[in-house]
Parts: sequence; structure tokens; C-alpha cells
Amino acid sequence: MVTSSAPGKVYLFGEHAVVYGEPAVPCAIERRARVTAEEIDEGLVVHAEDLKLDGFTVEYTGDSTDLPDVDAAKPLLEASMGYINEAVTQVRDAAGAPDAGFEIWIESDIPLGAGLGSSAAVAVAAIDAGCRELGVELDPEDIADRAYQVEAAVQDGEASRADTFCSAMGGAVRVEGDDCRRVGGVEHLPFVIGYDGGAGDTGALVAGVRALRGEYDFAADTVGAIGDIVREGESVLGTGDTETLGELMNFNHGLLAALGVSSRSLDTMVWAARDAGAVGAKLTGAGGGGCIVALDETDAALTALRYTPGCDEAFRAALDTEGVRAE
Ligand SMILES: Nc1ncnc2c1ncn2[C@@H]1O[C@H](COP(=O)(O)OP(=O)(O)O)[C@@H](O)[C@H]1O
Ligand SMILES: C[C@@](O)(CCOP(=O)(O)O)CC(=O)O
Ligand SMILES: [Mg+2]
Repeated sequence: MVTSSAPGKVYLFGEHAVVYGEPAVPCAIERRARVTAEEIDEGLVVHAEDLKLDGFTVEYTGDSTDLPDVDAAKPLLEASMGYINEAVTQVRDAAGAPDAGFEIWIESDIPLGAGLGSSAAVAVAAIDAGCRELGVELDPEDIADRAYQVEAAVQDGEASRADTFCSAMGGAVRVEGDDCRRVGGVEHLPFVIGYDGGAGDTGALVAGVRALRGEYDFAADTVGAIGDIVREGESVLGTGDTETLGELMNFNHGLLAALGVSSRSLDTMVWAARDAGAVGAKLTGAGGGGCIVALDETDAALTALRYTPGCDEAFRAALDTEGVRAE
């Protein structure tokens, strides 16, 4: 039996636009998903106690014909099981063991569906644990690539390599299409996270941006302008110029809001952090609900968020320079 863990992430810049080939800079954070895998004779048994669907805790056998006995919509359950099912498919493929059976336990500090990349962290940790259990060591780039295949399969092709590459490698990364690399020289960023307790539907939000982009040239230009922000941001990343990073994050949030992926609670948390003196604040990930990320060296934004109606939880999340690892 082996356990692997992988970090969640925040987007400093570039979510959504990265789906259309613009660059993005996600940063791994010290909140992890841990996956334990044990080889069994056949089939797949998954214990995912954090996976709450409308209040149910799900423990399922990973055969989609054998859905757990809970009162939740079948597509929702199938999508939820999809990340682990697809990760196991990748493990069997990598190990050349199409019939390998697994019992899998998932435990995670990353809120689900909130823009902190829980799906990528679970996929990355599951692939690493499953492969090591079968005696196969993949390097982090291969794990990232296979975890991307998982997200692409579950999200009907609507996924970038950003979350999975970031979770596998750790630190700050830059992703532009298939070109994925680590960004050197970034050791510390004073991230503060505000979480509204909710979640966004990544697939629907991506589809909404795709539709707007098709309908209006200025929406396509907005996506391109997010790419310009990323290119500008890269030039100051690692220089210690937090003020400029913050200003660019604020601009990025405005453009994401224009594309329709913010929400009242995300905007409220963004303004609470800014009013408290954060140098910048934006939503992170797909949006619609979930988390914002602010930059603040002091405790002011953290404290303000804790007193902000609609903010369920606020916490610091240090940059995690380590990606996937054996536990
Ligand atoms: N702890 C967990 N246990 C099982 N599945 C998880 C866990 N965390 C995340 N997932 C899977 O990832 C999905 C959320 O991914 P997604 O909608 O992309 O949001 P995000 O990646 O921003 O958290 C969940 O619905 C579930 O399928
Ligand atoms: C909207 C998007 O750019 C980021 C989604 O991030 P998250 O799953 O909400 O953490 C989609 C993607 O890059 O796959
Ligand atoms: Mg995700």
C-alpha cells in the first residue's frame, strides 16, 4: 500500500484564457490531496469521504454501472467518479497492466470545485500512488501529462494543462498550450484565500466564455487582453515587485468579470481584501463561486475576509515549491 500527495493551486493570472492558447501562471499552494492505493485482485473500490454531493458522503466501487446508492443525479455522480476512474485507466496503461485491481482512499485539504484545483491534485496523486503500487516510477512531467488526459476526458476536452502541470511540478509554472515550464526564482508570494463555501461548474463556465468569445469580437479581444496581462506579469514575477503583480491581478479580475465568470460573493470578497489593503485580489480558477486569491503580507485582508458576510473561510496558503511526492 502506498500514499502520494499533490498540491492544489491558485491562478496568479490567466485562467479561462489559457483554454484558448493564451499563457497562464498558476502557483501551487500548501494544501494537498493525499491518495492511497493498494493493489487488489480485480476491480476498483474507492473511498472518497470528502466527496460530498448535496450532503452525501460517497463510498463507491469505481465501476460506473455500480453507482453508489445515494439520491444524487447520475451525471453528477459519474462526473465525480470520473477523475479516479480515468486516473486508474492511466495507471493501468502506464504499467501495462490492464486488469490491475485497486482499492483507493482519497483524503484532501482542498475544497472541491472552488478554483483551487482539487480535481488536478487528486488525479496527479492517484496516478503517482497507483503507479508506484505497481512498481512503476513516472517522472513528474509524465504524471502531469497523464493527469491532463484525465481532466480532458472528464471535462469533455475542455481543460488546459495548467492545473495538472502545476500540481505535478509545484511552485509557479507557466503554461501556454502544450508548452509547460516551471518559473524559476519565485520562492514566496503572500497569498490569502477567501472561500465562499460554494463551487462553480467548471464545464458550464468554460462553455459560457466559449460562447461569448464566438458571439462578440470584443469578448475574444478580452481573452487576448488576459494573455497580455500574463505576459506583462511574467516580466515582474520574481523581481519582488508585488505592487505591479497586484495591479495586474486586479485588472485580470475585471476582465474575468466582464466574461461573466465572477459572482456577487467573489466580487464582495475581492473588494473586502482590496479595501483592507491587499495589493491585489482576483477570483481563482473557473469562478462562478468558490475562492478568491489576494496578495497581502499583513494580516489585514485575512482579518477583513473573516468578517465579510458571504466569506465562509479565509486562510493563508503559502506557495508550495514541491509538487507530487510520496508520503
Ligand atoms: N477529495 C476528493 N475526493 C474525491 N474526488 C474529488 C476530491 N476532490 C476533488 N475531487 C473531484 O474533483 C471534482 C472537482 O473538480 P473541479 O470542478 O475541476 O474543481 P476544482 O478543481 O477547482 O476543485 C469533484 O467533483 C470530484 O470529482
Ligand atoms: C477555467 C480553467 O482555466 C481553470 C479551471 O480551474 P479549476 O478547476 O476551477 O481549479 C479551465 C482549465 O484551464 O482547464
Ligand atoms: Mg479542476
